[in-house]
Amino acid sequence: MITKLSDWHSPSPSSEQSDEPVLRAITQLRAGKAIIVQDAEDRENEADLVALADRVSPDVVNFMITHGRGLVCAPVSREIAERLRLDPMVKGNSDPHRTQFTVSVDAASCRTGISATERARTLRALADLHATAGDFTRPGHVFPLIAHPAGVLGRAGHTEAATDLARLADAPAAGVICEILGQDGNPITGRSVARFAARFGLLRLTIQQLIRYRAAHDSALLGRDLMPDLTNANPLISYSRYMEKALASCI
Ligand SMILES: O=C(CO)[C@H](O)[C@H](O)COP(=O)(O)O
Repeated sequence: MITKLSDWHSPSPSSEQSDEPVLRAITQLRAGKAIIVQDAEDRENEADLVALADRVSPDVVNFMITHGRGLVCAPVSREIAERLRLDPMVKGNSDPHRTQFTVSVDAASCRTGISATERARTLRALADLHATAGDFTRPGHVFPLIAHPAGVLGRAGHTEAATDLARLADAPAAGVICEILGQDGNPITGRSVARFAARFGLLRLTIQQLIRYRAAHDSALLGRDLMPDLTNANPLISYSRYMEKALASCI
């Protein structure tokens, strides 16, 4: 049975060109750098800074809070959330996109948990595969988000983009994200995102590119007709058809 996304990304000549943005993103993330990930214009239309939690440095967290200026969150897989007993923040989630916020946490060794250094420590602890629930205090200053088990093929959000990219980088399925807000306090869009990326030398990736990458490589492994409907901003409906076929082919 396939358990890791990295098992799925054998090279496929037809998708070589479209693979490039994702492969370059993985290289940057593996080096401990942040990249920019944009969702669809008809979704949140947000640009988030994204990094891997297991190697995030205080400098990267400081960059996020200084120049990103959004909320520093930690997308994690359901497995991590269950092991660390990261319970939902609220009982009835009424967020417009059902972003799966859990109760906030700090690493137990933190003094207050707010500094960039202590937030980086908490983020790394979330990615530590030996960590247990007792290694965290609640509430804290880092906000874990639980990813859809099917990643961006199940939900086209930044949460899933971060955990998919972590898996593709062969890292624990835990990321760090922070929305980019402009001088006026609003999320930046369009050309402002390109300017921000150029100013700081950051790579840009869209969730659509990641969906294409995953769909191409999943299809290469499981059969040619498994592509989700990329015209659909939320690929969940086509993904359920995809999963039916994928599961049938595993039996
Ligand atoms: O709610 C959020 C956490 O600050 C952000 O909008 C962030 O982009 C993650 O949400 P999603 O996975 O829905 O894109």
